[in-house]
Amino acid sequence: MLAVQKVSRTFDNGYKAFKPVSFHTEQSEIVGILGTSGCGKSTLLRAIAGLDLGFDGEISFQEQSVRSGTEHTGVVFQEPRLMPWLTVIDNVVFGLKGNKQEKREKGARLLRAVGLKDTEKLYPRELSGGMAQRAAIARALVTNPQLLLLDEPFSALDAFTKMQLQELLIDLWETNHTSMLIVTHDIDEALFLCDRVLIFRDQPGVLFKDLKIDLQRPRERGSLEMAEYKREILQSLDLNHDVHVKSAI
Ligand SMILES: Nc1ncnc2c1ncn2[C@@H]1O[C@H](COP(=O)(O)OP(=O)(O)OP(=O)(O)O)[C@@H](O)[C@H]1O
Repeated sequence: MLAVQKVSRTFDNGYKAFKPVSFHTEQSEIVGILGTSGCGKSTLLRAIAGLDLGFDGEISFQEQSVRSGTEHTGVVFQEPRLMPWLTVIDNVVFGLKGNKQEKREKGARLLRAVGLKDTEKLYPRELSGGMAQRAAIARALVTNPQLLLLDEPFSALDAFTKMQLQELLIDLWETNHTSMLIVTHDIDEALFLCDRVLIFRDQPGVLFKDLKIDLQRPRERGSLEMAEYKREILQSLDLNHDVHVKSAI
């Protein structure tokens, strides 16, 4: 479905965000891009979203290059990026073409799907951080994207809201099986959500490991199996050293 072939990104100042990377994702897969700060995760996601076309290599979705359009894609950023002068529903349907009534019905349906019933007429300033991010997810889904790209979507939220929104993503996925690519530096989040985790490390970044997460859903947070995967990821990131030091204190 998504094919990333020998993609790298060198900025105008000569800095290379990551070395050539190649991978494919399958239909309906939830794939995590996990790695330490600065290894190029967001830069790669922006390239896949078609927001930064200065990369080398080729990125295509269903054999269409991202250089010639990304109408199949929805994007959720770390901040909700809602327009403060528009109501919640107008934010959600902004950019959607078609008749006003149909747009409103679709917007209302999506708001219900993300748990924001009765918020249509509110303004973004009247929402909590978690509610605003739910609205941002609804907005990203309004065009029925086949691929949802999420760039650290929950990292600004408190731990409980974060877990609720992770569960929301899984609920949405169970309904429509939209493929997702999610950038995160939260290992627990990656293990809760993803079918596969692409582990990046170093600067410039390299794709160090492509790890299949073979766990049934619904997943139990903190299960022994998850702990095993976590250990493997920490080893890949070369962070186990810190864990040993901390547990020795
Ligand atoms: N426009 C730019 N010009 C030059 N360097 C840049 C530019 N954008 C990003 N970088 C650099 O590229 C590297 C990768 O940045 P990127 O934001 O993709 O990393 P990241 O893995 O998403 O990090 P974090 O998890 O901290 O968000 C960083 O060293 C960053 O400073």
